[in-house]
Parts: sequence; structure tokens; C-alpha cells
Amino acid sequence: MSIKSISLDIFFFCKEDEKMIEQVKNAKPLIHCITNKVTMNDCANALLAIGGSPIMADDEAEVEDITSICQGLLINIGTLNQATIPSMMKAGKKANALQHPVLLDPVGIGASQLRYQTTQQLLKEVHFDVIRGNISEMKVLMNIQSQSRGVDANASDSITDENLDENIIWLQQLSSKTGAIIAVSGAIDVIVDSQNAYIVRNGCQEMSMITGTGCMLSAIMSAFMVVHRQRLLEACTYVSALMGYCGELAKNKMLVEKLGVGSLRVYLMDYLSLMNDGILKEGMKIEKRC
Ligand SMILES: Nc1ncnc2c1ncn2[C@@H]1O[C@H](COP(=O)(O)OP(=O)(O)O)[C@@H](O)[C@H]1O
Ligand SMILES: Cc1ncsc1CCOP(=O)(O)O
Ligand SMILES: [Mg+2]
Repeated sequence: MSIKSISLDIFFFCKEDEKMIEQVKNAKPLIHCITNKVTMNDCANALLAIGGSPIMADDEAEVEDITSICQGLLINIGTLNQATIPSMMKAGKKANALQHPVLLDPVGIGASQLRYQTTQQLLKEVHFDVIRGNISEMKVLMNIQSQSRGVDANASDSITDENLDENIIWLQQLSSKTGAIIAVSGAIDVIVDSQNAYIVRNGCQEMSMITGTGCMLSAIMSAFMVVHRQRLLEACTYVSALMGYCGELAKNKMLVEKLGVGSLRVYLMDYLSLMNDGILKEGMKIEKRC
């Protein structure tokens, strides 16, 4: 099979897609986040910065109520434990019953049996609209051999231009198997459903030097998932470009000021809050695979 890319840096998907950020800011979707203790605060701030509204709640006794007042659900297994696992199941089922979209971030799924088995159970009991993770996490989900490095991707798994086509094939199979859009992050982001594939070349290596960039990406994607449900694949692609471009701008500012990754973290949040559709259109590097 020969696969070609069409660059979409000038023309975007359709007219309405040019205002995806503005529409999220107008809708201000409330997102129920069951997420990890490490980056919870970053996720809440990232959601606020792009115009969403977060509520973090993981006690089993309240998750159904919280999901009911929200428009979307994010389940991030980064610090899952015996108390939060039943909460994830309950919230996921409730969101499905209410037809609210749900996003799964399988943080470190390859690092322990608990993470792996819980994710398998979640996939059995809950329908996910989007699964967002790094390439090693996706390989474990697809039962492809991967040397786990905790919550980070293993460099040997990286998507490159050389292995892009073969990776797209199994990622699309994973999408068919789960019924979810698969959004993989890394040096090259790949976002697929069972038929289509987009590639995003935004971002910088320094983003992996601060914890939480993946978690924030998932949190922001959850807000876009709610507002752009009819254009889910395109919205996930747009968010990948958004996050990556904010990372690039933050890195440039950090370098100009001769500062380090503490500033990168702060500037990333600054640019997330300053980003709009016009600015993103100038910086996004999106390709459609066909
Ligand atoms: N080497 C890289 N080059 C460009 N962007 C990167 C690189 N590594 C990570 N990113 C970006 O950082 C963000 C988090 O991705 P990643 O590190 O893969 O997630 P996670 O933190 O879940 O492992 C994404 O926006 C991704 O595009
Ligand atoms: C370090 C760590 N440990 C458990 S969750 C977590 C944060 C992971 O964040 P990200 O997936 O965005 O790198
Ligand atoms: Mg992650």
C-alpha cells in the first residue's frame, strides 16, 4: 500500500473547524476529571486556560453525581488505586448512560499488572470515545511488545518517518477494536480512527522534560471532545497541534530568556491561555494521510 500525506497548514478541514478554540471558550464545557495526583493541578489549570471548566472528583460515593452535572469525563489512570478503580468504573458507566463522551489516558499501563488489568476491565465495561497516550502505552494496549519505562514512552518505540506507515496500520486496528479515536503523542503525533489518519509535527523534545504535558493534552482534548463531538477526529488533531505549538512558543521564550524547564512549564500555561484559532492557524503543522 502506498500512503501519501497532504499538508494542511493553510487549508483546514472545513470552515467551522477554523473556530474550534473559540467555540470551546463559548461553550465552557464542564469536565469531570478522575486523574492522577501528580499532575491534577496542571490539568485543572490547562483546562481553565483553554476555556473549559474542570472538576476533580474521585470518591466512589460522589462520582455519579459529579458526572451527571458535567458534559464530559476524563479517566487518567496515572495514580489509580483500590479506592479510585471502582470510581472510574462507576463514572464511566454513568457517562455512557448519559451519552457523555469519555476519554481514557492509560498512563503507565505497561508498568504494572494493576494498571494493565484495570484498563482491560475499563475497556470491557466502558465505551471510550478517545484514548490518548504515548506510543509505548498504545503498544501495550494492542499487546505489542514494549519495554515499559514507567509513565514515559520508550525511545525504541518512537514513531519516525521510517516506521510511520506500519504504525498507522496497527493504530487503526486498535481504533477498530476499541471503537475509540486513538491519539498518540510524541515527536510525531498520530491521530486515527479506523479509516483516517492525521499527523501533527508540532511540539518540542523539551516538553517531555516536564511532567504532565501528556496529561494536560488529554484534559484539553476532553473539553474539545465535548464541544466538537461531530468532528471528533479533527478536534483531537487540532488539540495535538495546539498543545505542541504552545510548547514550541514556550521553549522559544525560555531560550531567549536563558531559563530552564521551570519557566517552560509556566510559559506553556501562558501560551495555552493566549492561544486562539488565528494564532494556531499560523503555527500548526498538520498532515492528512491518504
Ligand atoms: N520529542 C518530542 N518532540 C516534539 N514534541 C514532543 C516530543 N515529546 C513529547 N512531545 C509533545 O509533548 C506532549 C506530551 O507528549 P508525550 O510526552 O508523548 O506524552 P506523555 O507525557 O503522556 O508520555 C505532546 O504534545 C507531544 O506532542
Ligand atoms: C510521573 C507520574 N507518575 C504517575 S502519574 C505521573 C504523571 C504522568 O504525566 P504525563 O503522562 O503527562 O507525563
Ligand atoms: Mg502520559
